[in-house]
Amino acid sequence: MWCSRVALRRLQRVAAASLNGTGGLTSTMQKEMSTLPRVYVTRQIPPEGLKILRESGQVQFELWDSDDVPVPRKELLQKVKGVDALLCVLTEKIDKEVLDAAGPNLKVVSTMSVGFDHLSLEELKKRGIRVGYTPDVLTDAVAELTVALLLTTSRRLIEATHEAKTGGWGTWRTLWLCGYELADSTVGILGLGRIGVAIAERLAPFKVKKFIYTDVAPRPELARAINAEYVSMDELAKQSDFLAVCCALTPETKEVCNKNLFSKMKKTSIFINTSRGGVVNQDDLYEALSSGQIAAAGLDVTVPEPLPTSHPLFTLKNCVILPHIASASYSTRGAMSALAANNLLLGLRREPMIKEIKL
Ligand SMILES: O=C(O)[C@H](O)CO
Repeated sequence: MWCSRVALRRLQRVAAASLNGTGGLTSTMQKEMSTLPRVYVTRQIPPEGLKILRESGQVQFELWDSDDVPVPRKELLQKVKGVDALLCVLTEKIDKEVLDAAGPNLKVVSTMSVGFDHLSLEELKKRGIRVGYTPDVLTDAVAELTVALLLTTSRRLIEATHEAKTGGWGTWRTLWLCGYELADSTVGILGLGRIGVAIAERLAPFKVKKFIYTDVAPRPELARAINAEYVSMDELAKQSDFLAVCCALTPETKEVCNKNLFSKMKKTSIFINTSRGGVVNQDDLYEALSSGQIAAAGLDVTVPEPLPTSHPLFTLKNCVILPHIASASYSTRGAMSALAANNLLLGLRREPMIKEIKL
């Protein structure tokens, strides 16, 4: 450990004192704090993580003190200079330019996200920088939101509330606002991981007939838990009544949901994406939705984010678009914040992180 226990306890007292607003740091204490490793936090993250950093007595940190506006690139490049660690969120591209600006002191990047397509892993690896991320703690929240989005889309809830509010609700009609139900359906999962399994577990009680999935290779252990069958991408497209995209965005999965996939799907099928917008070719999706090639889509993620309000997808009644909120529950965001902070501190101490990306 790089800091003695006595010093650590003293710094914890210092941090607690300043946290409580009691202030009164002696100049020696201030000097001690200024020798601690420097951390830049690119967003005002939930208090759980900030508290861990503050009370650790292990680091000094500066943060971009806003949750509403991401740190401007110029400011980021300036602030990272000479830092030992960086705690970021998914809106910051941590690439060669940022890493060069940070310089050789940077040892740890900790992202408060499960997705890491905003991190240039190759550049991080080249520099021997360790990378933490926040899987698992958000699985339940993301699965829950995926189910909510799926039902909202398949049962046309946004259209229905709009009709009720705006006078479109006439007499009870036999086929008005009919949608598609999960009972007796086939649900396909593109990219079977923890989140895909959690979605299937939640959908099973709706009497789904069959779960199928595709991935780079079969994942028998995960599949067994939900009794899912491994199929080819073509079969996934052809058989799925509901297709949920759960894969990470990589060069291999970029726009893998395109004309080719949509053209093989049933006209009655529902497409749901809560992973990354880059997995979908949005022009092809627009075409598939507007031509009736597929029934509807529910998207929590798009390219770009935010999706401009003038985007053609917003004109479609059969497309439900959410502003990337899958993990947005208070408890999950708090847990993500705490995990990101703990990963960072462990990384700086050269100890195994709780969740680390093996580069
Ligand atoms: O990658 C992630 O963590 C999600 O997309 C946002 O919570």
